[in-house]
Amino acid sequence: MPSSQHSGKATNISQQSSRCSLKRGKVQVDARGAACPPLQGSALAYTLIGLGSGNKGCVLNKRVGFVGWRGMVGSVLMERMQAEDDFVLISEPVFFSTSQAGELGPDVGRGRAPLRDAMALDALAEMDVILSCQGGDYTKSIHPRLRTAGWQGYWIDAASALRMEPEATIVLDPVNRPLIDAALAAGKRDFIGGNCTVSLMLMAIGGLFKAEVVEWVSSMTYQAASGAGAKHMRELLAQMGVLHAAAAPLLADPSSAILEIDRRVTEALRGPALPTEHFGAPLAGSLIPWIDVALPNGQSREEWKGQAETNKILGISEHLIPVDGVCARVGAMRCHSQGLTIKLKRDLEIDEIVSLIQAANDWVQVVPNDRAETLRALSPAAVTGSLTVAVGRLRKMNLGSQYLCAFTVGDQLLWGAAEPLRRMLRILLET
Ligand SMILES: NC(=O)C1=CN([C@@H]2O[C@H](COP(=O)(O)OP(=O)(O)OC[C@H]3O[C@@H](n4cnc5c(N)ncnc54)[C@H](OP(=O)(O)O)[C@@H]3O)[C@@H](O)[C@H]2O)C=CC1
Ligand SMILES: N[C@@H](CC(=O)OP(=O)(O)O)C(=O)O
Repeated sequence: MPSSQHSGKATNISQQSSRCSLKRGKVQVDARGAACPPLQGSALAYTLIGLGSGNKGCVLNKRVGFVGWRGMVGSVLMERMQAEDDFVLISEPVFFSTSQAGELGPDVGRGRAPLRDAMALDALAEMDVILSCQGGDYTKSIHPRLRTAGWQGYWIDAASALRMEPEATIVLDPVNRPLIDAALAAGKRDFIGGNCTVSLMLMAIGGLFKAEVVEWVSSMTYQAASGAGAKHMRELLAQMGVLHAAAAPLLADPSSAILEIDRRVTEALRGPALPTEHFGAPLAGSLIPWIDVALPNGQSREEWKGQAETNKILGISEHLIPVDGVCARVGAMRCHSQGLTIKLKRDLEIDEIVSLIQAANDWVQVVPNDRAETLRALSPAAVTGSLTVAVGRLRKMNLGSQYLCAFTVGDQLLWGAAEPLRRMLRILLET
């Protein structure tokens, strides 16, 4: 499993770092006796320790500030970081909050310390890396002020606010690690997670993009409630409860008429007892074919991100690959699904397509195009909570031999949100 492979890697790193110690204000020597230069900027007080700058496996101790760690995306991030032993690599994890400063933060293996104020620029500026899952408003408020004040640290973010900024790199390292490495080499310091639907689509069919066989993609999405936030997940379940309650007495009687059950459910679906405060419409027993705000061209902003972010992640700035479709919210909890129509540049055999897709990364799993396998492995129920990105229903379409059909499912809180950020932090910690 990819996860255990990573755990193995983490163990090695932690063994390396256990040979090191963090010293304030002194020049350290590396494991081979060479002097390591003091760090610049916000890391002034610390020294480079471990195996020496520029060596593979060098562990650079960093102060990492976490903002938004107790939200939904942040909690998934914390779980993954603990599972992969990432905190072993961090000399000083510092937890911030916009609302709970002074209260005790989480214990990630070093005991609990008081939370720092996430609005305090001076406290944030002490960090070498800030990882935020707090949301776009926070980013827009804090990031420019930190940069204007001269902060040179790395900013890693789940929010979309900075994604399309020229200075920002959208991170999805199994797909665009060379782009990330080039950005680091060029001194770039803003690394932003992609939109969940885009990241999951690229994790699923990244092999086809890599082989440069994609002319265009149409993505019809089936997006989970979690993409809208924790309150929306609760509202979906509350709606399900109201609908079930409306039909429960008749459901208990096997001889009751199905049309009467349907009538009562429809009445409840349209009635005042159904909570719709967050979605603005029924989702349980229905769907909502609109996500995010409207743009002048008729797209929703979620649909606009498909092309804009896909091309930016792939490093394409001219002759963009067209990506478009309709984004819809459905009653899944945390897995986004997408039905893809892919126009290939040339007629490839299905076996070759499967090989390209499967070879692209350790997490994509091609599901054979048969009914039993599809029901077993290609659904939110099968994929939720795992790093697997399933892709199936692969077949040529009646539209022509260069038109490929695919269906993909992935956990939008993992590869869609937390995991690319966790891995970007890891890249910084290991470089
Ligand atoms: N939801 C998603 O699927 C995706 C979200 N994102 C981005 O991540 C951002 C955060 O999303 P999400 O994690 O869903 O946001 P949440 O609403 O779950 O959490 C955001 C913040 O709300 C505060 N908060 C207030 N009350 C609570 C509570 N009871 N439990 C936990 N936190 C609470 C916390 O900040 P504090 O400690 O400061 O009070 C927390 O960090 C989004 O704005 C978006 O930009 C990106 C990709 C996908
Ligand atoms: N908009 C996505 C979730 C999300 O937060 O996207 P973004 O990171 O692009 O704002 C959804 O609703 O499913």
